[in-house]
Amino acid sequence: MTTATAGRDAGAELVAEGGEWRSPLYADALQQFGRAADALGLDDESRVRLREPRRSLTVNFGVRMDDGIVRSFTGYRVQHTLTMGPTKGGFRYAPHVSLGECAALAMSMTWKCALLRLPYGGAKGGVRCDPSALSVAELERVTRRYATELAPLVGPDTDVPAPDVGTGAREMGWFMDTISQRLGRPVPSVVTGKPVELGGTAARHAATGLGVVDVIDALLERRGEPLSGCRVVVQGLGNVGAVAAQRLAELGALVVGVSDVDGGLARATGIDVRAVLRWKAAHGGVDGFPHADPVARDAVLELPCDVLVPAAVERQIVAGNAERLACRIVVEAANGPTTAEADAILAERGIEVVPDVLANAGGVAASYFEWVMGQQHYSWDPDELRRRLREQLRTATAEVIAAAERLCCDLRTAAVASAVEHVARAGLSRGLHP
Ligand SMILES: NC(=O)C1=CN([C@@H]2O[C@H](COP(=O)(O)OP(=O)(O)OC[C@H]3O[C@@H](n4cnc5c(N)ncnc54)[C@H](OP(=O)(O)O)[C@@H]3O)[C@@H](O)[C@H]2O)C=CC1
Ligand SMILES: O=C(O)CCC(=O)C(=O)O
Repeated sequence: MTTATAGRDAGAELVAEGGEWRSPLYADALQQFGRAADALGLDDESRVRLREPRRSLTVNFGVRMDDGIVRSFTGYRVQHTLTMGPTKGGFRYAPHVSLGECAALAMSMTWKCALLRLPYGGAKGGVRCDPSALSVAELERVTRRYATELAPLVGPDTDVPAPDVGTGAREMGWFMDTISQRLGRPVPSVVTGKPVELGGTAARHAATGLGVVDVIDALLERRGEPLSGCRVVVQGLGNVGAVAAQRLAELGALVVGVSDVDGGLARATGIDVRAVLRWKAAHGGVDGFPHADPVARDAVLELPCDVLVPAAVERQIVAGNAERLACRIVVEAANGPTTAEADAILAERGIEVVPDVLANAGGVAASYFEWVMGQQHYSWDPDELRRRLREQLRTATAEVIAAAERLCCDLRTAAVASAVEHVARAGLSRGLHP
């Protein structure tokens, strides 16, 4: 069954009181938006328009499992704003995926794209499932059914998905193939983050993690602190965390703690990140790695360090542990890792938080280049792309710091405010507001 919900012009109260988007992550997203809107003195009409996603799609579909039994899956796609161009954002496979989670993350994608001045609105999607419990053949069937259900919404000029938690180039290849089969012609630009042979760019896979490091580097440089010797903890060793941890170590930072779903590791003199990743690849997790101390998974967040990089999933830094964090700076490589309550505690404690919409924007920036290359049937040199990405993130970091000084606010409010201002202006330019 497929149900679609068209966007409304009003309805803010409905959302605030818990409309169909209700979820803790969406409540956090609304609070962040509210603070940014207040800092800007944003008009009421823009507030109403921007606090609700424009479109959402919920799909339930059956997939035959390897044992012959048909299992039902639920998937979502939410598009936050259609003002500036196609919508853009990843789709994830995880047990906690919900409409409210996708709505929050779609809003966050709008701010991320606007901050980097990419010509997109935000979107996010996903299928509620545990990908580690599915065979490759089952994952392929799930992806193809999900793509078929989303076919009316997606396209190079309408909505362009990409990888997120639990998905990668392989899933993008299946998704692109399914849409191409439906249309009877290849449509590579319907997704980004796809395999290089299908028009993907080698730069995309590492772009989010490398971008996180570019942002850390730019921030420390402005504070007059070297990255070399800086003590870092990285939570999550997936696409984003593994790349970021490796790059930080290459640049001379001491990675003093890491974790994955199975557990955590600590070593005050620095962990050999490459060796941990080799161990994880061979044993399925970091547990048992012999050259660091085992620590409880969530205790990794509380290890003494200069920079804490949550790169796993949302809502990891919460009211219950924010008091115990022993870092100076949190750099949100993951989307939504800090709850609104925890944010307030960290601010009170003088711990600086570099928000997700800036810290992990390298991924969508690389996706933009891939999309442009696809539209133009032209390929740029990966080194040139990497240079441009680095420059883009350094510029965005400087802009957010400047906005925080101008608006006398924290970096998150400054980043979202800068983005909201851009999106609200775009709406005005189209005559959408009085
Ligand atoms: N992929 C991308 O390009 C982008 C991703 N992001 C965001 O970055 C974050 C990570 O995404 P990505 O790396 O792609 O996802 P992956 O699925 O590749 O990796 C997630 C990692 O987090 C680990 N993990 C999950 N839960 C916990 C936990 N409670 N404690 C410690 N580790 C945990 C997983 O462990 P294990 O390895 O054991 O499964 C895995 O290593 C997400 O918030 C995503 O939305 C943002 C921008 C772009
Ligand atoms: O690469 C993209 O298009 C989006 C990546 C994403 O989902 C994110 O930045 O959270």
